[in-house]
Amino acid sequence: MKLMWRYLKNYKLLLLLNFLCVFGFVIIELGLPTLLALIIDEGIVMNEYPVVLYYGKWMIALAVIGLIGLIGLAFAGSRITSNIVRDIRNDIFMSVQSFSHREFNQIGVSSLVTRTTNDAFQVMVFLQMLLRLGMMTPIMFISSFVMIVRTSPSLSYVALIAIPFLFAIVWLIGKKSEPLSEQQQANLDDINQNLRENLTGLRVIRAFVKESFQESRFAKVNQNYASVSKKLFKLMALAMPGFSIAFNLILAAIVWLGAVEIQNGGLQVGSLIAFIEYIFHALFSFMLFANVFMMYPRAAVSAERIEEVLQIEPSIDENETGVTETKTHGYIAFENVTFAYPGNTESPVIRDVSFTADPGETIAFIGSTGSGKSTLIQLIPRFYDVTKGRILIDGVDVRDYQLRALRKKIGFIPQKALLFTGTISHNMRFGKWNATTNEVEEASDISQAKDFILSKPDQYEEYLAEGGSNMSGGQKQRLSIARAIIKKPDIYIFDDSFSALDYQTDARLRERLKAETKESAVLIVAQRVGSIRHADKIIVLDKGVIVAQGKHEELLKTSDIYYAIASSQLSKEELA
Ligand SMILES: Nc1ncnc2c1ncn2[C@@H]1O[C@H](COP(=O)(O)OP(=O)(O)OP(=O)(O)O)[C@@H](O)[C@H]1O
Repeated sequence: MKLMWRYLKNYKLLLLLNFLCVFGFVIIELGLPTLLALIIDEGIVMNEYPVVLYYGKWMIALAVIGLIGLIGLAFAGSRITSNIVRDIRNDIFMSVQSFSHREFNQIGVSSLVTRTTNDAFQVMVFLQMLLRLGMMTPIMFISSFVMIVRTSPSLSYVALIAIPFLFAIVWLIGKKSEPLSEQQQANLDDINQNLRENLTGLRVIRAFVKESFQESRFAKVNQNYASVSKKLFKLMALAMPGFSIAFNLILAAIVWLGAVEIQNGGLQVGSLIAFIEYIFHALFSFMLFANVFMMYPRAAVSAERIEEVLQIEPSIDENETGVTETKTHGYIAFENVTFAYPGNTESPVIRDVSFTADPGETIAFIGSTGSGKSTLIQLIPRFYDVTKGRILIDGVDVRDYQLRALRKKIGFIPQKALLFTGTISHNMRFGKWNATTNEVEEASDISQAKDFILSKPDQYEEYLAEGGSNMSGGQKQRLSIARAIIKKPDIYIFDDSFSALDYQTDARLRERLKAETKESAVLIVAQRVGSIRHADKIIVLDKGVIVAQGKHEELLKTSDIYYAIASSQLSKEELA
């Protein structure tokens, strides 16, 4: 509720309009039976036609005003709720933008999607009900009750007896539904995760003929969701028979006791009709309020899940007041860097690593899979922070930079080339929005992407499908390299970014890069010795520790691990 109130506060004027419309509507709804009673008792029973006409006109006027109130209510309510759900989604999105890998691991990508879509939707549905019924029904209920007591105090105790019973039903259902709602949203996360994995891994699933296995896995999580939903809906549905029994008993009692009172001369027919109308309003508004109340636990669970995302403090802070400018460019120094993944602090995956890289230098990292190469380079743009030691860029600790300024210095080419939906030029300009056509073409030329781009029907305006799925692996890699080149960064980080290129393209690309990166430091993670043999320094990693470093020729003689990797890839002549 705190979350909803925080957002509701931003729409005070619309809320006031909503409240006035609700209030007006209630007054009118309850005014109509009073006028009806007057028409019957003072007009029809007394045979006074002008009285009937007089009150009749008032009834029409009130009905029109009530209609205007309803329209105002729809306008204010829908504006508030759709704006709030938009604000919530924007805020989640902004929060997530500042998350480091650690926070993504904590919540999970699928759950973040559910929270932004379904949970926000649940909150919207509840707010819609709250603004309409949640405001209207208590006013209606209390006003109806006042009218009930005013019309016939002797009959009003019938309603009084029924109310505790009705409250008990609502409270019980609300209490029971909360854990079920929690479970339901968690199950929705599972469905989302399953679906996501299935869609992204469709080719692997087909290649391994595991469709039926995946289907049964999906059917299971889907069934879990269905079972919990069934329990929840059954619980909600149970309220209806309870209310219905109570309503009918109350009405029967009133008609019977009212008839006795009319016979005794204590009540007029018109008043009994108005009384029944009031009691109907009171009970009906109670039932509608009960619906809002029963929806609350569900919305509260969703609001809590949204709040959890909004309240997460990113472990990597933006450091808005940090360093933005440096005198030098392209200097890197790792000083005794140790790093352990969150939750795994006892076993660091990087241990006491120190090295330097200067502008114009190419430093390559090689080692068996899992030796920590990718982890090591991810520490530079602060995807994670070091556990011990420090990393200096141009003499400044990366943690002392304004985060944006630090990342502006770096051209990062990830292991898995990721492109965005849009044109090729749009994807390349991700590196520099205001890049000129010449710059785009030059970057594509250096990255060896130009030829294949020009062979596409729309060339630089060729449209890329989601994740660049209509490009080959090598084409994606070259585009993601071009995206970094266009940025002209001080530091290039290639995380195994040449793996999908053929040897010739790899060689041509490295040649062009050499000229392009004369004033930048270049870090390359590679599995292929051929891609790094010309590096100024090759660092051999094993279980997170530097076990050897030097040039290709030196390492062949001094490092057994390097020799073993090289001999598995190079010919005897190349090794000699
Ligand atoms: N997000 C993570 N959380 C926890 N442990 C991780 C995470 N990512 C990687 N690791 C672990 O850290 C170690 C180093 O992984 P890393 O990806 O850096 O190795 P790598 O040398 O780049 O491997 P490869 O050559 O296969 O890409 C591995 O043991 C891996 O299991």
